[in-house]
Amino acid sequence: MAIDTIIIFRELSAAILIYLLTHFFIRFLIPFAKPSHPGQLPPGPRGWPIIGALPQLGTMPHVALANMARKYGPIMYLKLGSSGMVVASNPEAARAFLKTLDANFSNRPIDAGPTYLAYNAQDLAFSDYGPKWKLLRKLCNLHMLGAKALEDWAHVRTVEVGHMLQAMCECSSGSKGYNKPVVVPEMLTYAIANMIGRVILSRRAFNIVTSKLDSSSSSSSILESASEFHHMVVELMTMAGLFNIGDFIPSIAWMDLQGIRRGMKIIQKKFDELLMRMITEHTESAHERRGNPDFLDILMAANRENSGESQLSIINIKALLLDLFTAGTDTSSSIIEWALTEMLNNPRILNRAQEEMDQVIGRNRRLEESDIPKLPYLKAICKETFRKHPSTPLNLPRVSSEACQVDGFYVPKNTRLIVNIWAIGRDPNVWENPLDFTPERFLSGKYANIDPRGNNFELIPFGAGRRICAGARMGIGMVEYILGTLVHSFDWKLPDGVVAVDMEESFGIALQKAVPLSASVTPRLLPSAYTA
Ligand code: HEM
Repeated sequence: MAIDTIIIFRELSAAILIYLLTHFFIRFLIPFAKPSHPGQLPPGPRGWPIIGALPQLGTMPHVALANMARKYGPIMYLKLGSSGMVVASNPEAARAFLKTLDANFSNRPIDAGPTYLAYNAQDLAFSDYGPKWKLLRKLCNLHMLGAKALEDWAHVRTVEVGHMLQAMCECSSGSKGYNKPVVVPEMLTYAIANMIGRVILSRRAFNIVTSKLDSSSSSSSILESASEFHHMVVELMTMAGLFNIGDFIPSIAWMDLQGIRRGMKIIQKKFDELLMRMITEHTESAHERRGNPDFLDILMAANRENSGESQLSIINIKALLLDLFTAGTDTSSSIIEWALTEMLNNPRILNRAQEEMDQVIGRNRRLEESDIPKLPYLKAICKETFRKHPSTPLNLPRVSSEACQVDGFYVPKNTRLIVNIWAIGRDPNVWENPLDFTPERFLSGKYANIDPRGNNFELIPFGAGRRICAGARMGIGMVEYILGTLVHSFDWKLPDGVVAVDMEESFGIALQKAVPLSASVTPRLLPSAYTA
């Protein structure tokens, strides 16, 4: 009896030990092991102990995730550190999350990016779907981004495109004709940031000169260098897109292993100084706008005069301005840059676009916004660029508020959602020869009338659902107008000695060209067409 008891005790101890070891192993050493859920998680890579699949994302996560989707399917689940991430990689999967489950995925994860770059998510892009978000979005629609507001400030876009054309003509009139190439993204930032600045602040905020202050220029400008501002925006957008280890393994966030938090704080400080300067100068000149308030006047009134949920703090205002200046410039500018790059590598497309414009507009004046509906080939080039080079390749992340089911799979609460817009645009099951740049695919057939504004999930460069891009209308309008003007106004040529433009991408929240496009331009219209 005593011997039996000893044996049972020994076996019980061994069983408990094995149970504890197994439990420890599963719980702490293999985070990719799937805990028991009320349903099956979507398939995905196994990943590594502790860090999960983080190393598999590499430096080009949109490409790595597209490759993984080929193996695991259009809905994947990845364990990243202690967090879960679900990835949608084809139109049906995107529709399931951004339409059917839109309400459940209407918030964004609040990690280092929104914390350090967006004033603790006090902005429009990262605040929770709630009263403050609704107020910010309503004010933007009403005064800046909606159809009526866009109509009201059409003249600002015309004048700013004129300033950009003049600056480009100056580059082209070097003594040796083509010898002074234009750095395209800097010119684009100059034009777009000034358009946004004039609507918000009633004044031009950026100058084409590279020195910080240009004493020779008019006093009605804050005169940040457009080139310097462009580099600040690219830095912010790149950092905001990085997968920060500390976001996925919070216990080691303090170590800031990749230096991302430190970098974010430095760039945020630079932007904060610029925004404070804008707000201070704007407040000092308030008397000049009495009876004719601009967007910042309206925001400041919501700070002074409102209370409760309809009040905006100064932090909300700075965070919103930061959203508008960064999300507004970098995205549209990268689409235009990629479109010109594709055309420089495919002169047939450039020539066809110019022929269309010469027929509709002629060569005596430059393109006006009212010409655009008569330029189907230009519109097709824009859609083809949205497809092949979406400026926000992985959308902005969302997060599930509750556990849910999708396509028979279980998705837990607090799962991060990534929609791989880049992979959807290159899906061979949707697009014929997806790696070719063929605007003609949008001129006739199945996709002739496709709308890129979140209704057709084959083409969703602006995302979809209730968190769809707040500036989609303005983005499409600016891309069509500025790209059309550049193509119509100039002949384009690669700098001497360059045979083809390189197509390498650099990953961030916005997808940049790794090497900024530089090209030589020659005016092709009457000189009077290039005035501001
Ligand atoms: C070609 C140009 C643009 C592209 C491709 C683009 C793309 C996007 C995408 C993919 C999102 C995330 C949508 C989602 O979660 O489903 C977004 C959000 C946003 N975009 Fe844009 N964008 C562009 C232009 C602009 C412009 C011009 C502005 C404003 C001046 C702007 C302001 C915003 C804001 C504020 C959000 C956050 C919306 C929210 O969370 O409610 N964007 N954009």
